Amino acid sequence: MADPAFSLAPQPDGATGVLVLADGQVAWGRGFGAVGEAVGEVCFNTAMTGYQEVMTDPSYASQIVTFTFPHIGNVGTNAEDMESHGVPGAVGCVVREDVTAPANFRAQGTFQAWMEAQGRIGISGVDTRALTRRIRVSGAPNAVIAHNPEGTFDLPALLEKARAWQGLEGLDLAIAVTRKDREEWEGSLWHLGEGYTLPEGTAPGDSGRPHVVAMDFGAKDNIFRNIVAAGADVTVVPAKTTAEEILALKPAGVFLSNGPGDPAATGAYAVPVIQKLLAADMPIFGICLGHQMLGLAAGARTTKMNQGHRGANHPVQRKDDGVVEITSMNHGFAIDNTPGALPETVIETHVSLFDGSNCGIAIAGKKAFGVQYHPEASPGPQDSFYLFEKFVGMLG
Ligand SMILES: NC(=O)CC[C@H](N)C(=O)O
Repeated sequence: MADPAFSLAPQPDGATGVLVLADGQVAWGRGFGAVGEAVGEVCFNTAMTGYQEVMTDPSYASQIVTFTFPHIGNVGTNAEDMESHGVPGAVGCVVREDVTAPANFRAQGTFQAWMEAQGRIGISGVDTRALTRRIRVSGAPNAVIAHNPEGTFDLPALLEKARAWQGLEGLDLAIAVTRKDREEWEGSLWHLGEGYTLPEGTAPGDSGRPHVVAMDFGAKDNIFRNIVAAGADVTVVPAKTTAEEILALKPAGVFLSNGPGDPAATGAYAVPVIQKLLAADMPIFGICLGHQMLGLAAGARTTKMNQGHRGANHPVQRKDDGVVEITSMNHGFAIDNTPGALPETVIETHVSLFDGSNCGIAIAGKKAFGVQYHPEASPGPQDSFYLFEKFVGMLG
């Protein structure tokens, strides 16, 4: 789309950062964080808080996040608001305003220094509304984000790199972000002033707590904390664990995590495992990528969305009672729910109020269900924590 606010403008004085889209459009700004260049798909996120969690959500691997909220970085960073450790998440971010000095009692450092330490590239001073409009109209573009304090950029080379990248479709990224080894999960929800605490009166390993095996496709830590808080013990296993290995751990139920990339590509190895777990009548709960792959295992298809859903205020409607949940989301693929596309055994339980896309399923005759959103972010009477309690309640 030819948008005058985001076009082919020449490099302005002082520009040390640039975003080069595969269609040749360029956005100039001021670089911060790591120096260098990275390729990915540009998406936008509408959350007003939680930039550190967004940047460390492994589901953003190979993506460049445009924050629509203009003031990003102004509460700094800290050691606790990490959704993952040492695995790739978003490769970079694009923000409107220059990042100011942190003003928050929890801040342990600046967003700029944190981005540099994490090897992620930022650009400020970009017209993020124009970029968001571009994505809404024409879909999420592939691009290169580059930062050079000297201000010199080889634009043709950057453009070539953006064009040469294969894109997210068909890409299995779970394999790059999954844990390499099995891990007994410890720790529960974080509370201000208390850190990570366990549910009152219980502790992992207590007899009587059901055992959940969680397949890690690039999980956000908070999801495991929620399962523990709901009353289960969690063993996290790598993405390529077999059904036999999982069943040998004698789980009461299996959790399928969120993760980056195309569910169809990841599903090439995970779907047969999920099918065996379904056949074994295992209770299963999937979130985001896990939800999508549960759908694939039951015979549904997934498709790439035009702009995806990313933010902390996405309305999702429960089909059984019409209640609307305000959810936290990050996905660019969805289970195809166009008329006739869902197999009879896949019951749609939740839909997006934005675009009617699928946001939740249950598998007929099985204790298996999935949602397309991160349920930790809906406080109040419609608190989506109920889904974790529902899952743990199914475990014998
Ligand atoms: N949050 C997620 O698990 C994302 C799932 C998948 N990679 C998507 O983009 O749709």
